[in-house]
Amino acid sequence: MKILKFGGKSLANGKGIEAVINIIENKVKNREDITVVLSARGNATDELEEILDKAVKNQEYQGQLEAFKEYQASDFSGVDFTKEFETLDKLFEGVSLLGDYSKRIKDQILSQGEVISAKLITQILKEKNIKAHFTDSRELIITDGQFGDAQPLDKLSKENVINHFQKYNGDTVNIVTGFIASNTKNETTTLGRNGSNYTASLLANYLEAEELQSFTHVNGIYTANPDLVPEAKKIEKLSFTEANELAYFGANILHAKTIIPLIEKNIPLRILNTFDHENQGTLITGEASEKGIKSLSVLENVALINLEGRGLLGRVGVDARIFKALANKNISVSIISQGSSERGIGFVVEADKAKEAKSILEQEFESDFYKRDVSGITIEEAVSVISIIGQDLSTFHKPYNALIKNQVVPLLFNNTVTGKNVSLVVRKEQLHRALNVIHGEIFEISKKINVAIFGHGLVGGTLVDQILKSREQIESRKKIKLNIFAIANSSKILLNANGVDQNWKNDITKKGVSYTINEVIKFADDNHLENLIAIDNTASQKFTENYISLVESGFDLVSSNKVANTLSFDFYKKIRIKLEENQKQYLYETNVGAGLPLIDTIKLLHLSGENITRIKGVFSGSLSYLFNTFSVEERPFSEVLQEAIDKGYTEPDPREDLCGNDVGRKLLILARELDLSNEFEDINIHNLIPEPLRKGESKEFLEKLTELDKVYEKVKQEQNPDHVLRYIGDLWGDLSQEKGNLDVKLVSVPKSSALGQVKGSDSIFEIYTESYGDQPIVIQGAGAGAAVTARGVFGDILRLAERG
Ligand SMILES: NC(=O)C1=CN([C@@H]2O[C@H](COP(=O)(O)OP(=O)(O)OC[C@H]3O[C@@H](n4cnc5c(N)ncnc54)[C@H](O)[C@@H]3O)[C@@H](O)[C@H]2O)C=CC1
Ligand SMILES: N[C@@H](CC=O)C(=O)O
Repeated sequence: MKILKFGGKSLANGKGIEAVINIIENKVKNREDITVVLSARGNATDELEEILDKAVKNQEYQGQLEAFKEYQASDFSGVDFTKEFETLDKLFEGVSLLGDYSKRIKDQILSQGEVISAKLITQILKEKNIKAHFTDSRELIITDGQFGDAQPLDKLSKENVINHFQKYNGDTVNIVTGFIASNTKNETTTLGRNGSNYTASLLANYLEAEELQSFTHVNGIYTANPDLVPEAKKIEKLSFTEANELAYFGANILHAKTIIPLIEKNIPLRILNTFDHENQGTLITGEASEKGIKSLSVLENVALINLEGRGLLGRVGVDARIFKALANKNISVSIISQGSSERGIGFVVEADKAKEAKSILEQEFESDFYKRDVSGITIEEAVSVISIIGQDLSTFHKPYNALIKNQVVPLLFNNTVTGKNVSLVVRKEQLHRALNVIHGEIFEISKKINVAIFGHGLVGGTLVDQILKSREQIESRKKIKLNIFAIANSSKILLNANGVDQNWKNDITKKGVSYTINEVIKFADDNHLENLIAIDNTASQKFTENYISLVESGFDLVSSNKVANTLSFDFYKKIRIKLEENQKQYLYETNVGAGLPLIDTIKLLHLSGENITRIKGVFSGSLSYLFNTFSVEERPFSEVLQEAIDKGYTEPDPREDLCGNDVGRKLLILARELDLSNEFEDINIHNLIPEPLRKGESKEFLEKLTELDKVYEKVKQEQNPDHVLRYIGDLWGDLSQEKGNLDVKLVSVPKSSALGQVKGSDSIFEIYTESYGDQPIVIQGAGAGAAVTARGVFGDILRLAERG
């Protein structure tokens, strides 16, 4: 025989009922020997509890009760629920009059949900000519007298069940009420949380069933709750021991006690989806899985109680007093943490028991308060427990570090000494993010990196396209899932928690909305986005004002914009302090030499103690192109300059290149990498723009480019033979001092020299160090261009993603 158990969501009106009937009908047609155990339909149990709560407070409850009846009776005119509804009317009326109720009354009320459910399914099956028998489990399962959480008396119950099934066997399908039972005085009791599963597993045990199939609204047991962790994967098979751990730590499909009767008789349990017939579900058996499973389970609504006091130091029996006092009032404690000094003890209880627990302890420790041995008992409300099942401490640093990086600081954690489970208490508002971070880390299924891109011009736009093009490949190769949840320009933003797609340009035009940085931060928070990176692809100083808020809100930063690194040295230090405080990182490899690996090389050389004595070269890709071309071709300066602009080598305002600011910034960024504290004002810059063209809008300047032709034709002609023009940056002097010398200038160099041979838009950087002597390390290559720069920014994103 197979026991089929259906949960409340499976039995909801509409598709639910239809699906359940279909499953039973098919099994009967296939001549399978089945027994069906049912929960109450929909949210019946919760609704009855709510009505009870209103009735006891003498509030208006009748409306909700009528709605309950209407839902339960729905269109099923062939079923007579008069008895059940009258019972509910009477009981609620009594509770309302008395302003009180006992657990016994509550059990009588709640039991009606299962009775209604089983009566209904029995009748529908009968109407389909299936031999169904309504089986009231109160006649079978006999329990002790603990209302609300009764314990079955096995011997009696087993006898009843066997007798009943001898009477109703063969082609009769018994439709059994789950959850409810009766005590030896024939009073209704209930089996507590997950009671219907318990009924099903007791029947499976007594009848030595071949399998228990528990039909739910999900496809099985997942590595985490898929409603909270979209990346969660179904676990195909697990052992009873593992299931037990999951159940103990709050996996809401199972309760530990429901598994025990199955373990006893080695009966497999299959968790199935009522609504997905193809799915094989999760099979739980006595066999241990080879690798051991890992899964995350959650106790969502708990509170953390903290008892503190200097006088507790070394005192024997304090813990015993706490647990005894709580146990006397039936309050269970789930996670405990105690410092070695015994000055305090923290533990977790169910949220709705927290206040009661506090007052119980205040009574218990009244005299200790008086003697000042106990200084306070506090409740941290709205916390949740995440348990990582299958996790031992040897690799726990990985999820733990990832949590800290995502600004989730656990309030408490503990591990089981023998098993492989670690539990963490986190603030409830951070639960969603914490789960996703831990899940990504322990399963390495794919770590989701949530990216906000500010500036979608040449570089930013190319970056978005590069990411969208290669993200699948990156996910399969690196297990990194890049999700662009925001793309913004100076006025509008496109937000999508699930990530933008190839239509982003169109979408930002049509759906883009105005925004502030706080709204972006809130959006990330509201959508529980983890591993956040903000990318600055603007050239804006205004945008850099957002860096600190972003860092404080858990974003790492990547920037092609050079401004933040070249504002005052104070700001330069401030941002680094903030990064350190918030354990965030800031990468800006493209700030100097676009996609060339320059910053990292300089950083490493400097960090390793190599004395860098000078850095010199052509720092600007656009000006490199300009002078390389202009020096050897007989074309007007303005024409070549326009070409550099059109090729996307220049800054958004090309005067930033021509005036030397861009090279100056790059030089200053390198100087600061060497721990020099230079300011921008310290740079000697040769401005290439003649005085009269410096003022006004960029547009006006672009209209007057030809005015530059004469000036630079003259400069070109005045050179020595076989010389070419190069605009260079030079960092020199005693670089072990506080400040170095920074020069940006136009020079004429022999065509045959290293600088003279630079082609196209290449940059060249000569790095002189003590060990390398007169032979500098040379880094050369494309120094500008949207594609190479975007690639460099992409590299920084991946570096952050991999560092975790
Ligand atoms: N083009 C190149 O070869 C290289 C460029 N860079 C840097 O890349 C950055 C971007 O350059 P391009 O893409 O060429 O510029 P662009 O002018 O094409 O794009 C800039 C984008 O930033 C947006 N923006 C401006 N102010 C903003 C604000 N306050 N908030 C949000 N968005 C804002 C604009 O709307 C535009 O979408 C610049 O900082 C540049 O120095 C760095 C290395 C090489
Ligand atoms: N405008 C810059 C772009 C790279 O930083 C340049 O020309 O080098």
